Amino acid sequence: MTIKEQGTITIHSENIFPIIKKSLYTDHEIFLRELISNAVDAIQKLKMVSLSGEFQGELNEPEIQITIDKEQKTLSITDNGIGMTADEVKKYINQVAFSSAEEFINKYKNNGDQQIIGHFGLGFYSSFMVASQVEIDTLSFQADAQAVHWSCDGSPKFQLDESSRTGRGTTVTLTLQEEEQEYLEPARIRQLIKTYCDFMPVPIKLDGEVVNQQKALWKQSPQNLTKEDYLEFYRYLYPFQEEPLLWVHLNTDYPFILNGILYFPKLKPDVDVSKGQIKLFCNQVFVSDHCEEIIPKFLLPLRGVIDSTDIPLNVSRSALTNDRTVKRIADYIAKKVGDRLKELYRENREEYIRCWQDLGTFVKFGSLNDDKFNKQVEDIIIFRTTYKENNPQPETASETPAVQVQTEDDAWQDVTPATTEPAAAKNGEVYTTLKEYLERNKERHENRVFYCTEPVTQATYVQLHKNQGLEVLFMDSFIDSHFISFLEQEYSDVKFTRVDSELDETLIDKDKAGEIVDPTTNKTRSEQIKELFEKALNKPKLNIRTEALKSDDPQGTPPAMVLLPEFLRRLREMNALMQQQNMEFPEEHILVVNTAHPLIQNLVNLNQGSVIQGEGESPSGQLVDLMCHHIYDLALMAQKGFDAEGMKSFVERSNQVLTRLTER
Ligand SMILES: Nc1ncnc2c1ncn2[C@@H]1O[C@H](COP(=O)(O)OP(=O)(O)OP(=O)(O)O)[C@@H](O)[C@H]1O
Repeated sequence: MTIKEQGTITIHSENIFPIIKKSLYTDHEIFLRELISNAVDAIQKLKMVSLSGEFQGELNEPEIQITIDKEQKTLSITDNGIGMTADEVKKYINQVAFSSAEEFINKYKNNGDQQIIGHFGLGFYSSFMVASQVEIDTLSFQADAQAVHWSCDGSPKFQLDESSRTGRGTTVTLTLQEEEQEYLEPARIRQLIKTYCDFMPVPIKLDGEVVNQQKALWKQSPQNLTKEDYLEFYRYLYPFQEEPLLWVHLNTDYPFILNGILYFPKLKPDVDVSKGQIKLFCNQVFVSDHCEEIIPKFLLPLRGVIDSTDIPLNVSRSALTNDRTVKRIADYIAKKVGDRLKELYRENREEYIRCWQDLGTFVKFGSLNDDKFNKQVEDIIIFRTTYKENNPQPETASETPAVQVQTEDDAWQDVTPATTEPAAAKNGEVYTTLKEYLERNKERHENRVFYCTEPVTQATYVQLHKNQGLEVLFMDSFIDSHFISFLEQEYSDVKFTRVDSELDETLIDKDKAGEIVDPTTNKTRSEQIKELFEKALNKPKLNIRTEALKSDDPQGTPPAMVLLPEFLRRLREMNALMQQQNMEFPEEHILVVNTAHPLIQNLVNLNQGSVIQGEGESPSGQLVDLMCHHIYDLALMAQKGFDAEGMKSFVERSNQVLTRLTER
């Protein structure tokens, strides 16, 4: 039989190739992925016919070769796969390939600007985006097959001849168009193979050298992989990055097929978390590294690979977001991530705490955004606590064993520990869950949480609580202010009080309050002190309160503190947020003067001494005034720090006070 045939491919649009080219004006490079995918398929098909016994010849080592001929301006892709007979070329190339080309055009000619993930599976005809002529030289595996040569210049006309080829398999040769000469550069081709075909399971050679690494770790069974395998793969995908904290291996084939490995990286403040870094594959072929539509938003900081043949890849990105399977896949991924975190919490608390510093924000963000995820992780959200920190707390605050009901068949419950004893990190920091905190403190302050948002500026207040055995939680990451509001909705009976917003009853020594010190006026010491400060500061909006703060050592408590009621602060914070400004510290705050502090007591004595003096303000009286200002400034400084003006007058006054004192 001799083959010599010229024909016209039956398609309905006369000249489809310019349209294809235009529709995909940014994605021309994907032709190589499509041709190499066909070559891999051809090799796998040969393996199948060999397994079924249909082919009994020598399989040879499977391989794909890419050859560049700069003089002829050709690029060819050769496989040693199944090959095609003349009839198959007519059927698969002239009919199948071209009818799908036509289908593509009908679908996209009017909306070429739609964003589509990776234009996947466009197939053989995508080669006409870059080639002015495409030739196929192929020999089928079938016994007595005759090699054939097919060529087409992009018009619907093709030519089919006999070929002198002797080796089984197929070579597709593209004569590149003038404006597509970049594909004659080995470096460019190497880069494309690395990007799209790195994990395809057949060696791909360029200039005799294998370019792709072939092994797709995510397709392997997790049981056969070691920690080092996962780390090595991470380093390969994201070179020069810090080691990941932990990872999740996804592996399911029902109700959809999904494989993948997701890593939790160390979150850096400068990383743009709205941009995904997860790579999307379809059957080991790279599709895109933007899969924001598939991954739940809060999981975007994760890295790694997902691979699924069930994600529709030739629909617009917006359609993808609404696809049912994609939604189910997103839910599945979120659930697996939650499971992994719980597993770590259960099995290695110390490691969990170490990771928490990086994962915490991400888990809280997930809880805020995804109800199901929140339910899953609510019992493993932890906060740093002052419990037992540095100095053990008094006996009264000792451990109250929690009564946690656990049912054996409920795997979700099993992360809750049997005691309320919080876990400690390597550096001695102690972490606890909210439930543990509430349970542990229910006798002292039921449904009440004391928290600190800035460990440095609020240190005095934290210390005061600690001294009295009140446990404080640190809610000091940037997401915590939202998270506290969220927790208040979730735990509607619980009141959250920032350490600097009010003084808990337990911090005040009520017995000392009513002591009368001036029999002539019948004034208590408290009243005297209040008047002293009111006169000296002369700030009508400032609410001055006098209290004796409880302490074994009054020097250990502050002489005065500034409080800003919780509701007032939040209102201000919200306003500031809406106007995108920093919160101005309101004038209507509270100044608590600690009547038990020796400094305040000395001040009263000094003031009494000054009264005896005659006309005008005595030097002692002036010093008392200065000291009141100074004490107030110190209290403000502990609460919010100073602006430039405040700092200037603080320093000036400090110098005045010191001068006065040294004069005496
Ligand atoms: N290198 C090859 N060796 C053997 N047959 C091939 C080769 N390339 C293409 N074919 C045949 O041509 C057909 C059409 O290829 P084309 O790439 O257009 O579509 P496809 O591979 O079937 O699907 P997809 O859209 O996923 O690429 C293939 O199904 C295959 O039968």
